[in-house]
Amino acid sequence: MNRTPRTLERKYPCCQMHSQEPLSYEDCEATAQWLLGHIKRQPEIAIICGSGLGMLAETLEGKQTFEYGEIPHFPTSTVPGHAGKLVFGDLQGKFCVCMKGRFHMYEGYPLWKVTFPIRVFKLLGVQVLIVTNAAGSLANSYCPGDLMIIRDHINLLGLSGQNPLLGPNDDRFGPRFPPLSDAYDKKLRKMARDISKRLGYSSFVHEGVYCMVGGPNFESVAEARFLHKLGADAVGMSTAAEVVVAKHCGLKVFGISFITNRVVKEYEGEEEVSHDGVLEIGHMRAATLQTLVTELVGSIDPNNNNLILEEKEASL
Ligand SMILES: O=P(O)(O)O[C@@H]1C[C@H](O)[C@@H](CO)O1
Ligand code: HPA
Repeated sequence: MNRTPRTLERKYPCCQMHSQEPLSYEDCEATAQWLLGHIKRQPEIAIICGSGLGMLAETLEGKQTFEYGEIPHFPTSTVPGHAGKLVFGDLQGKFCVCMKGRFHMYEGYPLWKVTFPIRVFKLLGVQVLIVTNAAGSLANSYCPGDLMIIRDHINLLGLSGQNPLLGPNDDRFGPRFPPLSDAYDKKLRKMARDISKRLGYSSFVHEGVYCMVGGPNFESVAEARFLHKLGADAVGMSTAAEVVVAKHCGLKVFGISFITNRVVKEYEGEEEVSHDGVLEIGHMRAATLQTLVTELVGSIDPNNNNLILEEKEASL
């Protein structure tokens, strides 16, 4: 049979799980160098577009798009709603890189592979990472279509020993024991709250705790009640692992969840969650998330330690 290993990997991403060692600093550098050889300048801000939220990448000006399959060492997306493209371009005058689709552990990828792009972004020169996701609400006051600025996360996988930083630590990326108590940047959260107020979004923009689970099944009622009692306001199958790696390598992080469904917490209810439902709500209300993220990017000065563009400071 005439199949290259790359084709096999693409067809069966789970083959990579046990057959490969984590990618090294040099592998990340090779990917970054390949990309730098194809793009016009270094990006300052990276944006990960969650399920059904990839349209944001289409709003970049002067776009340059790469299929994940053509980028050295990049995994490929296998989930509907995740196009599998890396898009570079200008948003509000900032040169950005958008992941139109991310990787999840339930696709069969080990967490070091799920988070590989984050380290590449760091080596490309990115300073700020914006992560978005689709999530189910546990908080009773959240409704489908609402947004949740992520104040903090519960990395359920990390707590149980599935961490992207497992294995030997390469100090060139970051320290062995990175602190996570300030994972989601305070200033960026305040900027997003102020922008929400200005846009008239306050009634549906919350701030809360995101819990990452492994998926791919949606939660049982007992699991949903357990996560809510733990202090989670929303639950999803991504993000926390990416944020761990981003903080490890010194990126500033802003995270926001798009609430696509209520997680079923009652045995008597008729509701059932589905990925199609998640995508449908994503398409219906994604414009609000796009507007908020776009305004936030416009207000960020990635090269100022304070992060806020001086001319915008007064209007916030
Ligand atoms: O990539 P995200 O976290 O937005 O995707 C969410 C979680 C699952 O992958 C999927 C469930 O519908 O959406
Ligand atoms: N649970 C887990 N992940 C999700 C959900 C959910 O209810 N909705 C979107 N992603």
